[in-house]
Amino acid sequence: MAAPGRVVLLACGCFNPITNMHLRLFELARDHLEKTGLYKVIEGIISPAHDKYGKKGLVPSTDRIAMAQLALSTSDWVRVDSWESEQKGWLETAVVARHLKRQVQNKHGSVMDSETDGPSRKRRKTQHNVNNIDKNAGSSTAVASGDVQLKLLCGADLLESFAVPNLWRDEHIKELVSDFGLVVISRAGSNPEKFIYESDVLSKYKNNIHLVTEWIQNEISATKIRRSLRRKESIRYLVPDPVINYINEHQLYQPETETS
Ligand SMILES: Nc1ncnc2c1ncn2[C@@H]1O[C@H](COP(=O)(O)OP(=O)(O)OP(=O)(O)O)[C@@H](O)[C@H]1O
Ligand SMILES: O=C(O)c1ccc[n+]([C@@H]2O[C@H](COP(=O)([O-])O)[C@@H](O)[C@H]2O)c1
Repeated sequence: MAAPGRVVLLACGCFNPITNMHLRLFELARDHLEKTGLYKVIEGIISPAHDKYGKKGLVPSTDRIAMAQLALSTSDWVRVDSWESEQKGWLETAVVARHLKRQVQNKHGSVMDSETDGPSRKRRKTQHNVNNIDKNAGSSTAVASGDVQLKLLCGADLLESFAVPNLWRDEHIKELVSDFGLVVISRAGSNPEKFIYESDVLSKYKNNIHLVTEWIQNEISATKIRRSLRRKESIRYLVPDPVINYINEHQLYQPETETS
């Protein structure tokens, strides 16, 4: 049996603020992929959206990144990446994913360690090899052990936002599902199986979409956390303690900063 293919999970979102559920997405996805025996998850990346994404009530990315870093201080495999938020303007998710895919391939490399080369003659794969991996990504079968894949990790609501008119480019949806692959966590009120069935492009590449059911259902959302904060209600155990301390110290999500 082939060695498991190495996977890096990328979650894009506002993280306004990061919640315990955001952290849990990574654990659920890693368990699910590794139980198939086909994948080894080697890293998780949280990429907070640019300030110019312009969603109502979005606090500065410097704060959202600081909170995510505090939340991840005890994780030995998930990290925050600030590249997206440091660009001149908001970037589409496919563009962010392309950048981070190059970054992880440079970082983790595609190190060959063939029997003929012997362990002392490890060499990095060429860009030619890396491009071939991208072309083959539509298949759900594990790739060679040296290859690193980047998969987009999201909740079912993000998947369903693909159907919002004029929100996502069709070519980006195809690229994300065919060249990258999705790991989708179920969310109350969503029906990802039906959504995939009703989409031609998602059905075509359904082998590259991993659906993960969160059996321990909860409805934690950043929207509800902000609402509780505006109302001076406790958010303890929904958000990591160091993040709560940061919010209090920096007086984020106060009643006057958001009204709905
Ligand atoms: N409770 C949840 N269950 C499943 N996925 C979730 C949950 N909360 C967040 N996510 C996912 O986390 C990712 C980042 O989400 P985002 O920062 O937009 O959080 P959110 O809680 O949905 O935010 P908001 O309420 O501000 O819209 C998205 O893919 C989203 O679907
Ligand atoms: O790439 C796109 O076209 C695109 C369109 C809409 C949303 N996104 C991304 O989806 C993520 C979640 O957005 P939202 O509005 O559900 O919080 C966030 O990272 C956005 O940058 C991306």
